[in-house]
Amino acid sequence: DLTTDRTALLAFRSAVGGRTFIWNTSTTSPCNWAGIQCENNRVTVLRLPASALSGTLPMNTISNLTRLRTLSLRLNRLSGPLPYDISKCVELRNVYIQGNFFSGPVTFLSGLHSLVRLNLADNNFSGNIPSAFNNLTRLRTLLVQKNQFSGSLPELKFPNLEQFNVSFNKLNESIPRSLGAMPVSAFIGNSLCGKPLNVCPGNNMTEPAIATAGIEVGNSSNKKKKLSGGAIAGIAIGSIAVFFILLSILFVLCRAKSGKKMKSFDVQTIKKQETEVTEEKQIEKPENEGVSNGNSVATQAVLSSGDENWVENGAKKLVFFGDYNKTFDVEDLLRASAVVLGKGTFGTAYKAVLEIGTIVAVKRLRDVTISERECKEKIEIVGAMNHENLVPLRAYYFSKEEKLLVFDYMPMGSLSALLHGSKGSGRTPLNWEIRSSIALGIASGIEYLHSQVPNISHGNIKSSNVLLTKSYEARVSDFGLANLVGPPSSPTRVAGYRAPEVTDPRKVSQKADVYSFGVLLLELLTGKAPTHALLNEEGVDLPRWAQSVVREEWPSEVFDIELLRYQTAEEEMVQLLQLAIDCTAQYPDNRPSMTEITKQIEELRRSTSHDKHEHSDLTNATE
Ligand SMILES: Nc1ncnc2c1ncn2[C@@H]1O[C@H](COP(=O)(O)OP(=O)(O)OP(=O)(O)O)[C@@H](O)[C@H]1O
Repeated sequence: DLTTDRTALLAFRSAVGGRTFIWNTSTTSPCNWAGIQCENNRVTVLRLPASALSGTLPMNTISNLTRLRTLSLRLNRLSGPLPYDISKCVELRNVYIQGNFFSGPVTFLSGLHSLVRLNLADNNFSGNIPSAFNNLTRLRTLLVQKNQFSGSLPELKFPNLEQFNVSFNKLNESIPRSLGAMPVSAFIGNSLCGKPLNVCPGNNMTEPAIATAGIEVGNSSNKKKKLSGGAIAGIAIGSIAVFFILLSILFVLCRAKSGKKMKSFDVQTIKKQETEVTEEKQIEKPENEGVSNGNSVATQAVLSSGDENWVENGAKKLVFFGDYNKTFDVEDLLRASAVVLGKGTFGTAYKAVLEIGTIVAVKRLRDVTISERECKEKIEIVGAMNHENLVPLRAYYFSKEEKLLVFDYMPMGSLSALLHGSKGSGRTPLNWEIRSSIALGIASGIEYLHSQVPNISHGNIKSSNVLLTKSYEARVSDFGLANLVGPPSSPTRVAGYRAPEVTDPRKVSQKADVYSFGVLLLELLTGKAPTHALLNEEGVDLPRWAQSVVREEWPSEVFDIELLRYQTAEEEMVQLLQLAIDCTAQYPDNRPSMTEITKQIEELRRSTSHDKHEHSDLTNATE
């Protein structure tokens, strides 16, 4: 059983992924394929995605799999009629066979009452879209675009339908009322008419609409024809007037703003900025304490430490690392205007804008419990780290009263804010390509860390410690700081990322980092924030939830709704999900190393981009 036998599943995956899989028509049981061992023929998931399978399938094999729940043959080169024998697999919930050359009518669905997802897109299926689809009352996805289906669309009523697409077929006549609420894109490339496309001939004087890719343009130009000259002139004058009003408002605003800029130390502006940042951060870190007033880093320090000698302490020097451009000293830093970014386990982080224009992130460590020498040694180790996926520590300042760390400022903020920040505020959802490259970046950063000093670990891997550059490259932050300060007084968000064997947050291992990384992967895939019972927050224990869903059902149930549109990447997502589950194994020894993880992510990204190319080449060739 591939869903419970991990070894068999891994063997099967690597065989298929590595393209060494040979379809042997003489074998009748998939348990014999690629050396897989299984008992009682109880295969529930059969996935042969994006591999080099071609020709027709020996379908008697599949029809033997009467416990099959998922059949995925996407992006192969299979052809011929899809044998109706799968109608014996009455437990089938998911059928993904898009991107092949299957042809002939669809006659294999009648008994599949459990079907939830049906994706037949990008094939050569023909004939009518059967009204027998209506028996599939649990259907949530019906994708049959880019086939040769003809005739009229039957009245289809699916109470739970979420995704529907019949575009680019040879369908004609009117769209049934039950489908009128679907988007235009679901119907284009046919000769259909009626809502949401143009009105059908006979219903009014407009011409029958030929649904083409340019349907929306066609529609609007038709409508425009009906507008009188006066109306058009009115609209044009109105638009110009609105444009000029907006322009004037913009001009006034710009002038007002530049007026403020002249007084570079306008406290109100800083305060306002800070409030905005604070609000933003509070979404991410509700446990943040109230942040202090906007002001310079120095003033912040004096305010909170009550240290009258702060400026004298400033006589000490900033210690820079590597060949970083030493264009500022500690006085510049202390004079810089500062905005609180957030309060973390080790202290408060500020964004500091230096007078010379450089922007840096400054972390004020609090509760440093170790000796100065030891502390400096540890900071020196952090400063020596040099990897494109780590936030570089540029300098530090150490005095009895103040310990400051100066990092590069990461303009896009944290992954946590991007994934869970308020969705209505113009936040662009992270697409799949970015998410998988972030996953790879984080893995590479941690792998580098683990390779630098024997047994070194990060100890605090979580999405708020992954910062992003303008081009969304991931940079891991907060490494090497775990041993500088005392334990947090209250449970923090890190609890949801903590491996079960970790009882003292300061005693972590590389395998505990792997666990936290696994949770982070799950967060990227599901869009859900991990939480812990201790925090009494709403949320999910991500590893347990993901494992249970994968055991029970098909993993696509788990993915972030924002990822559902990337159907061609589902295979990659499933593989990453599997990796996340491996990383969050209960026993540390069962977790892969960061080196293995990085390799796997690189491979799965490479193989899918290769498959995409191969498949689009193939599609182009056949078109
Ligand atoms: N170099 C940086 N560039 C931009 N923003 C940063 C930088 N470093 C930290 N931040 C932001 O400042 C906030 C506080 O960061 P900090 O690392 O102090 O705490 P945390 O990551 O929230 O919690 P913890 O200390 O437990 O890791 C976070 O929201 C983070 O996104």
